[in-house]
Amino acid sequence: MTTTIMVAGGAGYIGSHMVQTLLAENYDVVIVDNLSTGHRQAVNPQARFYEGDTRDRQFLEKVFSQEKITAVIHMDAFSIVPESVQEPLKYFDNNVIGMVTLLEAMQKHDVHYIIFSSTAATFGNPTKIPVGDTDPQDPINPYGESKLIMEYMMRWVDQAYGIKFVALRYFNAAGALADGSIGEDHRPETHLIPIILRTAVGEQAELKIYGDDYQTPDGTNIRDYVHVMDLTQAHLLAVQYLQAGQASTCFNLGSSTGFSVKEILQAARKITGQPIPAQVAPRRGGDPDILIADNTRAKKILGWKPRYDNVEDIIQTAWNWKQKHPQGYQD
Ligand SMILES: NC(=O)c1ccc[n+]([C@@H]2O[C@H](COP(=O)([O-])OP(=O)(O)OC[C@H]3O[C@@H](n4cnc5c(N)ncnc54)[C@H](O)[C@@H]3O)[C@@H](O)[C@H]2O)c1
Ligand SMILES: O=c1ccn([C@@H]2O[C@H](COP(=O)(O)OP(=O)(O)O[C@H]3O[C@H](CO)[C@@H](O)[C@H](O)[C@H]3O)[C@@H](O)[C@H]2O)c(=O)[nH]1
Repeated sequence: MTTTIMVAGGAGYIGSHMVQTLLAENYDVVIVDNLSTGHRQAVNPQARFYEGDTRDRQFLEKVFSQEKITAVIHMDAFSIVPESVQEPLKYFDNNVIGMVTLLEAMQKHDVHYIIFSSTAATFGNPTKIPVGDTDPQDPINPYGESKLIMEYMMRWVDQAYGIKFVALRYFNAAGALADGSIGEDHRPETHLIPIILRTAVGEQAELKIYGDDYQTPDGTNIRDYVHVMDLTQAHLLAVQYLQAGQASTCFNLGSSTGFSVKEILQAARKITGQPIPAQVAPRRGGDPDILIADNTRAKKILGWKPRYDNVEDIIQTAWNWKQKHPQGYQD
């Protein structure tokens, strides 16, 4: 029997890669997306696409009535940290209310499993590095807070209605499908690697390095870059974990290796063969010095085996996408 999975946010960066992985594994896929930050061109034609908003009860009723969904992969959210600080209610409205209506629809239509895109931002300034799955969570921006609230909501909903969840807290998602056919296209783009590649092709005059006075060896922030296709594999394993009757839980997903902004820049210069001018600029605000995941539990319990363990390979896939789609999606 085929298993039908709903990918909410399936027209987005990580969502479009998720759909690709599910289809390659012969799952039947339903995409729900309002295209607020996603792209019509990123919608895989082999999936059934419902254009609409997860806060819209009537819309969700239609989708859940027409489709026999086994599990929901929840990736639909706003996720720009500085914007969340300026417009917190926009974030609580989209992220938290969207989760309320989705869980309501799941309860009504007897859907028992949800895999949720959570984030390292739920930890705020972590108390230790690497960050473990059960370390204290204390977000320092509304985006991270909205995601932590969503984790808590799923716990209570599991207790009340038995909807089982796996929350996957990604560290820095990066890279693209290796053939460069889909990739990262946020507007505005705030993420380091796509901005560096944009600078490599001359779309931007120079990279601004946001601060070189952090408590790290070269003074720039250290992050844990994890390949988007490795993230999608973890979701697949999480669906199987829940289908096997295991308990709800949360995992940190990263490569367990950290790279500074300057190290990423150096690696990108090597991959692209371009000089990529850079200038140190003031701190951006809200950036923790170091974020590195402890991925031991995800490896042990889910059996997750990240395939990309070299940051240059990750950047190479992002570069493949950039070269094939210099202007991103054309929609
Ligand atoms: N990119 C990262 O490094 C990163 C790290 C940690 C967590 N995450 C989380 O992963 C998820 C995906 O991130 P992304 O980088 O692919 O973002 P994205 O903006 O590319 O994708 C989000 C998708 O959700 C859709 N969407 C948003 N609100 C919606 C709504 N109310 N109804 C229907 N569709 C809606 C958007 O149109 C978009 O297609 C997000 O939940 C984000 O918080 C991302
Ligand atoms: O033009 C730029 C852009 C970024 N950076 C720095 O590069 C690092 C990485 O920044 P970015 O790519 O924006 O990622 P993060 O701010 O670390 O946040 C990402 O990773 C988090 C988890 O680690 C997730 O919660 C967020 O959703 C996701 O956007 C940070 O030190 C930034 O200060 C620069 O120096 N210049």
